Amino acid sequence: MALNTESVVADFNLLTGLSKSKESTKRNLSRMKGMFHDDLSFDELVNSESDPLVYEFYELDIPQTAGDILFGTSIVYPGKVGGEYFMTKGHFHTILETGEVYYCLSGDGYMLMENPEGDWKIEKFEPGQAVYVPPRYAHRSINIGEQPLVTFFAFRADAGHDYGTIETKGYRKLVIEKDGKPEVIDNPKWK
Ligand SMILES: O=P(O)(O)OC[C@H]1O[C@](O)(CO)[C@@H](O)[C@@H]1O
Ligand SMILES: [Fe+2]
Repeated sequence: MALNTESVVADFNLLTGLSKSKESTKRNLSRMKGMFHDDLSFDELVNSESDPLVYEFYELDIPQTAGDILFGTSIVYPGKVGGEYFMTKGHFHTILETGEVYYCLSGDGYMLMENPEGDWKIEKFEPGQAVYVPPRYAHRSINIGEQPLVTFFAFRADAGHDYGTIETKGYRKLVIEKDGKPEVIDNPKWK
């Protein structure tokens, strides 16, 4: 197989995570129907606040072949839906045996992980902290702060994304604000 020979350069602002030269993929709240536990608050926010931007990320133009590495930044904005913090959809990789590394550039949050066997883990994101997501674990970034949560990620380029499992089953756990602090609770909607 012919290997990729193209080098890639990208600029990512340390505070905002944004690039001046690349186009991001944006996920507004309406793209996350059913993912937050409180459907009523979800509908209200989508309709009343003109569908806020929950997160955006960069998918660079790197071949998705074995031996290549996909990398970019992911930016989760501050906000809540019925007490549940703004977060990414979360996904397994199609090649389930894929690890991924995230390095927090700015903001305050968590990486929530779970595997098909039902084990789950949560790790703190704060600037300078790297989190390793082990193979077989779905992963979701959660912003518990007042500023954007900015992380840099890298994983094998041929891993693919499996969104269907999370979209149909949900996550076992969710993170909500209680008495001004984040708390991990069982997801009442988990199937
Ligand atoms: O795939 P989600 O959960 O929508 O979140 C997107 C993030 O995950 C990644 O796929 C990396 O795992 C990035 O492309 C992006 O930062
Ligand atoms: Fe991933």
